Amino acid sequence: MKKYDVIVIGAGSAGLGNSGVANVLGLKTLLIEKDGDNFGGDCTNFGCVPSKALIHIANQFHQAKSAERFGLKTSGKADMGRILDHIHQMQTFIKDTEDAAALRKKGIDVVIGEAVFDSRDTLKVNGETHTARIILLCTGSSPRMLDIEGMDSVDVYTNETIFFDCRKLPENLVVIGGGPIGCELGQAFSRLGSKVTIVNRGDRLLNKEPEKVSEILETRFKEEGIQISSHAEVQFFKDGKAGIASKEKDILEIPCDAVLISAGRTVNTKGMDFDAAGIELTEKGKIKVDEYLQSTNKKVYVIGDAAGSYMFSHGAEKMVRQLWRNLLVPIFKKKNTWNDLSWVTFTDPQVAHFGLTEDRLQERGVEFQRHDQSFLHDDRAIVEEYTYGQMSLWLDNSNSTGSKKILSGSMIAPHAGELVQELELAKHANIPISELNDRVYPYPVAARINQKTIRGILEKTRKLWKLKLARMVFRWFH
Ligand SMILES: Cc1cc2nc3c(=O)[nH]c(=O)nc-3n(C[C@H](O)[C@H](O)[C@H](O)COP(=O)(O)OP(=O)(O)OC[C@H]3O[C@@H](n4cnc5c(N)ncnc54)[C@H](O)[C@@H]3O)c2cc1C
Ligand SMILES: NC(=O)c1ccc[n+]([C@@H]2O[C@H](COP(=O)([O-])OP(=O)(O)OC[C@H]3O[C@@H](n4cnc5c(N)ncnc54)[C@H](O)[C@@H]3O)[C@@H](O)[C@H]2O)c1
Repeated sequence: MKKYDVIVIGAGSAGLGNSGVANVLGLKTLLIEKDGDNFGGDCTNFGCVPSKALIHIANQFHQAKSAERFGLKTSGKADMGRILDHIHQMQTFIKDTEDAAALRKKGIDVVIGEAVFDSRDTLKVNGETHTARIILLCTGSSPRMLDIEGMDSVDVYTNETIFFDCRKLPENLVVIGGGPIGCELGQAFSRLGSKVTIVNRGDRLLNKEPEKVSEILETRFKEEGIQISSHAEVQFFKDGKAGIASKEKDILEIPCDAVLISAGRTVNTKGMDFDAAGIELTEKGKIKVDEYLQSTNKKVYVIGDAAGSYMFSHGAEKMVRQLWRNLLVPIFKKKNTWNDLSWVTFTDPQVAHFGLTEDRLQERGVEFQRHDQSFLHDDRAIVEEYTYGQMSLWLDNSNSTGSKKILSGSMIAPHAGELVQELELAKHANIPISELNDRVYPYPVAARINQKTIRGILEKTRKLWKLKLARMVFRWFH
């Protein structure tokens, strides 16, 4: 039996992060990954990287078509074969630094094979047994599959297959699910030329965002020709059609030659013999994880998508930091909180959020003031045609106006993900909002909307006596 300080199972965002930290600390580390061709896990191979590359290409198509109103002529169809080859090339650049050979070079022991628990602290892989002081379960998640009548009559894709098998642009693509995957990929395929219908069981797209954001996104999508069926599910596929059942209407049949299933995720738990390790699951089939990321077996920690909460690459990164902070300073352990989490959905317009959502602030009894800012009179938004943009900030309710701190923020606008970064820094560093007001922003950077929002907040509460005093001072000296 081989003995290690740390065994990491899974070489996705969480596993690569954990094995990297353990290795830098000089700990004897084993990384086990079952898929030798796809180090980097979902993010590099089936998620963030290929989706963002596809979105980048689709946006170029959209921009070119938008310029037709100024005389440009475009023709031709998206060549999915060439698009996918290009995406794979981008992935290869990224994968070069994170494959088994590169990791072994850094001093990490890497085994390609499926890890199965043998006891509370031993694992078997390829017939060999390994043990460690701690085991880090970084085994990720998979698309939640649906079983719909007649599904074998259409091309069925998930995020695990669409970037490889979809070498011909679907004419009529049905996207099941109105979450981040459905919205990002649905819009990308629509911009490439597919007729896209998003069928969403929920009442609105991106239901974790404020309602106004979903409303703006839906309007933009519809303007681009994307159909949206809310409160709806696909009941069957038959004769090149999808039958959609919704609350409002009888079964609606629409043309469909391909379907993308993006209806949520399932935590990977199968085939690992958790019983042998004493790792318990919840009723919903997730791994039981406490606020210190420990499973019911105290030697086994769960990081990344496998922990079953927010599923983001940077969410995994955040958990890695918290885990190692607690492992190295075990007397004052920190609980896993999501106060600092942010996310961006890379639709056009982008949807960005940072800090706790309004619901969560309320649940925790945090008193706040909310400020909404429209982009209607923002010069940059006017010239670049995104006056539909919207920003909301949640501020603490205790400090006086200029000293208020940002608790959370939400924005929908092109590049919203980049624009909110300075606000997020202000939140993170506890910087009072007056500091943002004091800055001089080059005209007309898009980030001036941040200052405009802060200025609006300050102006709302400007005291009349201060203006009166200023007037008196002016008249006294001049
Ligand atoms: C289409 C799509 C787009 C996304 N876009 C973004 C984005 O823009 N930004 C963002 O932050 N997040 C995005 N995400 C989410 C992000 O990809 C995931 O949150 C992240 O990849 C999770 O990393 P992980 O390490 O927890 O799991 P994974 O990346 O799934 O890694 C788990 C690894 O464990 C291995 N494994 C599983 N079981 C075993 C076993 N028994 N033995 C050995 N190995 C095993 C798997 O083969 C896999 O390599 C996206 C996801 C999808 C699907
Ligand atoms: N930019 C990003 O950061 C990014 C991008 C893509 C994915 N992700 C991550 O991946 C996770 C998974 O994304 P997702 O979009 O698959 O899941 P999701 O859980 O966020 O959304 C699933 C959607 O599918 C709908 N749905 C469920 N079952 C359905 C059914 N039978 N018929 C019709 N609709 C149904 C739900 O109402 C929901 O709107 C996200 O939560 C996110 O954490 C992040």
